[in-house]
Amino acid sequence: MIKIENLSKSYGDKQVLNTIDLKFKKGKVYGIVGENGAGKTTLFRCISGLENYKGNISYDSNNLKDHLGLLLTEPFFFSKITGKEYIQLLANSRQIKLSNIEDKNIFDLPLKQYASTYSTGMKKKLALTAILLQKNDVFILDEPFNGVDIQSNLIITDIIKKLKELQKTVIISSHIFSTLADTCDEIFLMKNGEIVKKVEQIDFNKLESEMKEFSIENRIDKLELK
Ligand SMILES: Nc1ncnc2c1ncn2[C@@H]1O[C@H](COP(=O)(O)OP(=O)(O)OP(=O)(O)O)[C@@H](O)[C@H]1O
Repeated sequence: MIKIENLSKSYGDKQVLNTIDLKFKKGKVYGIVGENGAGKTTLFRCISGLENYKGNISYDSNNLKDHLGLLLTEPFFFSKITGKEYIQLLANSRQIKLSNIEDKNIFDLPLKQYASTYSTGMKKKLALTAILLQKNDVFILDEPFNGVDIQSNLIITDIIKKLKELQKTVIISSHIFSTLADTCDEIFLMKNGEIVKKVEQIDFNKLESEMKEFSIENRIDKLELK
């Protein structure tokens, strides 16, 4: 279990995460929703050890970094590394020997091409393939559906369901509520760096209508469109 206690994060004077307490269990899929700037990516970066923070994040008695697959919203690749080399590099970092990488290329990516020249969606699919082949126990997926074609979105949804079956821990952020509702056991609503709601599967519909009311009401009228 990943246990987050009293987590706070500031950039300069600006507090971005405010005393967050969360638990993520094995075999569960969690969704994080919230407006742009609510703090979702910062939360993920703190959990992944990419940022310093106040508070405590623990993963049983293990080092989370050795078991974590992190998919960033915009994965970064060095300029002269092919898709295949990238997958190999990540596998090597976990001492995993991969044979027939081409057979595992479920998104039909051009593996001989430099990854830095891939399209946005292709980059995301390459980064996802690489962390899946690392056989991680925990997956943090920051907007995995964004910028990815419809067929791949269906594949990613099925992958998440499979990871749950395999007793992995999966944490996803998304602005597409339906995909979260389809895969998550629990959804957390973030607002201004705080977790303001924890919603179980049975109440997902209520959360969606509450969010719609909150964010749409009267806003469009302000544009005085004619
Ligand atoms: N490196 C940084 N330096 C200063 N402020 C930052 C930095 N990174 C993020 N922020 C600020 O932290 C806040 C939370 O950003 P974050 O990217 O975590 O939000 P988010 O919920 O992931 O948003 P989105 O839905 O747009 O991806 C924002 O106000 C953002 O401007």
